[in-house]
Amino acid sequence: MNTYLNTLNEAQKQAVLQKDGPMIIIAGAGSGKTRVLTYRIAHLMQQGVDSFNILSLTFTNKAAKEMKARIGGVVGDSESKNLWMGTFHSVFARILRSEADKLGFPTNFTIYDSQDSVRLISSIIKELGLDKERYKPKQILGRISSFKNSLVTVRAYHNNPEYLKQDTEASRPKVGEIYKEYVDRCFKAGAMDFDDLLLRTNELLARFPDVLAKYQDRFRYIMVDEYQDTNHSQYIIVRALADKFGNICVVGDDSQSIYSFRGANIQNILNFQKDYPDVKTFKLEQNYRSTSNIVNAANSVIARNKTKLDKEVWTSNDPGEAINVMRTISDGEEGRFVAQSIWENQMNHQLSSDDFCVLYRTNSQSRAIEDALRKKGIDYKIYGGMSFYQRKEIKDLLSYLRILINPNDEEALKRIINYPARGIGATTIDKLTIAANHYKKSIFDIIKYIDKIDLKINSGTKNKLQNFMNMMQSLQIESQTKNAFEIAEIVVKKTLLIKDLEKDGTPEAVSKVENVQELLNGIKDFITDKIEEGADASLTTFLEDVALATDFDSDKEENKPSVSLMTIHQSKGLEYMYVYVVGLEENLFPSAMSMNTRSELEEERRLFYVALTRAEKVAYLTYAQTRYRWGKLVDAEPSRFLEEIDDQYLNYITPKSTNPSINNFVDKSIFDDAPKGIRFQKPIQRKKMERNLVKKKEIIIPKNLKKVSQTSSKSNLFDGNIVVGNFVEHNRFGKGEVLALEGSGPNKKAEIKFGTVGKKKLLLQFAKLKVIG
Ligand SMILES: Nc1ncnc2c1ncn2[C@@H]1O[C@H](COP(=O)(O)OP(=O)(O)OP(=O)(O)O)[C@@H](O)[C@H]1O
Ligand SMILES: [Mg+2]
Repeated sequence: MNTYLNTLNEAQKQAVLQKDGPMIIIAGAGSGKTRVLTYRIAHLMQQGVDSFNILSLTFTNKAAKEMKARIGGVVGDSESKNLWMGTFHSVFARILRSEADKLGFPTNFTIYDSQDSVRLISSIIKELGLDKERYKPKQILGRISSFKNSLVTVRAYHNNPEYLKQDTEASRPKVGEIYKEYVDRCFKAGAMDFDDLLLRTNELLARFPDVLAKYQDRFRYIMVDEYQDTNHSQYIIVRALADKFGNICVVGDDSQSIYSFRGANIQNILNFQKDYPDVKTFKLEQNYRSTSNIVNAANSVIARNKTKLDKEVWTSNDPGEAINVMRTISDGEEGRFVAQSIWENQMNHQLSSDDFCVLYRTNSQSRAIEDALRKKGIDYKIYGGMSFYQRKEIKDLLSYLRILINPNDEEALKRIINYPARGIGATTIDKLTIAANHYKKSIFDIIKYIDKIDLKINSGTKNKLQNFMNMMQSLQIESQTKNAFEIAEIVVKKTLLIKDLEKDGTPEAVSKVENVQELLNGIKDFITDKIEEGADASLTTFLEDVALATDFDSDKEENKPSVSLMTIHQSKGLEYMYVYVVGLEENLFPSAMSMNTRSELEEERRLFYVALTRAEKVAYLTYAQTRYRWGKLVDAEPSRFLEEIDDQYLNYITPKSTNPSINNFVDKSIFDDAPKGIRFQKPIQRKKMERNLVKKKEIIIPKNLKKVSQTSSKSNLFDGNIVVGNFVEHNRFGKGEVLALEGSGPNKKAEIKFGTVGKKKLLLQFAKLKVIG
């Protein structure tokens, strides 16, 4: 018997040994689905199946790479190299590269990314004389994308009056025309968008029986991981390819279907059983990944979903630690807790950063976590995305701020001179650049004196340049008297930086708006810190800080151990020893945008199931009592998912709140002077409120520090009677020794040597120090 077969349980072995015919493996998280798929491929090859005849479709290319490496371990790398493995998009792009000419495309066709597609759709909308407000390019692209993924071609659209009816009801009767024009233009340009890679593959296989036969013969064994998240277009491709030999093995978990917003269809699992009446069904029930507390907790939550297939998940693993639940006062504090806890767990258990992962519902939540990790010097990587300060919308806003400090900053200026669009084109920018070089001045100066130099720029464009200059100069004047946060807020408003995005309404635009809001929150946290330290809170120091943060990003070595940060959507199929799921608050997770129907809510619950089941040993669930969202400080309530977990599996680090809302003890009048629309609180007020909360409720101390707090509760001081030689504890910097004191009254400062960050001078009135010895 082959040794790898001995590492499988009986049910897994059966699935690996089942060689021919259609089969489906439906099983819960961590039960070895991916492992079975991997060994199944290795086993097929051991049985003499040629690696060229095997196709395996994975959810990410990274998963494919890992799988290939494992198979290589069994059959040898030279053999596994020939396997066709990858995502649907990458595999079928490869096929289209050699077949696209049959469809009238050049084989070196371009692949449009979503930005290219949006640009093309925008110009079509303009050419057709349609209203951009009604026909929002990204929304139209979304609609076209869903047509393509459901195989509704332009012809199918026009043949079925139902589509026109839908679009007319949505006040966008011209969608069909845009769709046709878009497809024609892509075709003329020799370009395919992402959805075309699937749609055109379908077209290829449907129209050319010889091509279909060729790939049917080639891919005699087909495997699909994460089958629950395939869309209709993918489903049809797989069905066509497997039609001749019927050797198709799909693997999935209906409880982990989380991509319906992109057209994934959970019904594909059910359809599979109808399409192949002789299908062999395998169930894997034993979870090998997680402790029994985690498995049972996850089961207790997903049991609440009505739509699901019947299956069990159990484990023989130890109960392990209970799942830790942590409440923090604010999102900033949540980030600091996570960083501190990761650091302590690493130290206490001798772990590598690779063993840790932080999961969040929305992209913008990474900011607070990243900032806290960076402050603690813990390396991290953002999985499947960019780190916060690298994101386009963040760089745009930062560019405006950079120019206010240094108008000669050419890169920053070029970035935003026509963003948001104000009709200053590339030719104009070129003319300005040439003039700037010629006169040895900055572009900014050239624009300032645009009336005095003849650059052959027409008066309309000149006007636009002057408007831009007027805006920048008035911002510059304001920046001299305002702090970093106030000026950033004004920039966002005056430049209309997020106005367009806000109107757009697509998930990507929503995420960008959230990111911009989050940068403002970050700036606020920054000045609060600086004021607490009695240090400079100017825009210049903030930008310096960010520059260092970005440097930290570029410093990262590829393979250095680091904490993984990602959205839950990205985390499918992965596993980590320690998992932190943050932001467990109503309207954030479950998301406010997904609570309108039962099916949306059930998808959010599946997402939570995915998040929790990534953890092998220890899981932390955290939530904040207040969080800035949509520009407002909101009182957050704990997520219903926390309530849904059976209490026996939980360990409340902070006591379970009986009344989660803090409405009752926060004086709301502090918001009264906030401007309408964006209601940001003044940083100091927010900090004061946090301090009040700390006093009134309980002091938040990580579990392993509890002992310290008990012995120190009598001498618990937030300001005042500190003397040189005292040992104190700071919320973020941890424990330290007081080296010196200076000043008096509100200006009294202490110089403290912290174990974590070294020496710091802190203003006592803000520092929230506790004397611990
Ligand atoms: N029979 C087994 N003996 C020991 N470990 C196993 C066994 N089967 C699976 N595992 C381990 O359990 C973990 C989960 O396996 P795998 O990732 O294949 O599960 P999965 O069902 O694909 O999970 P998910 O639903 O999250 O994608 C992996 O670390 C895997 O190596
Ligand atoms: Mg898997």
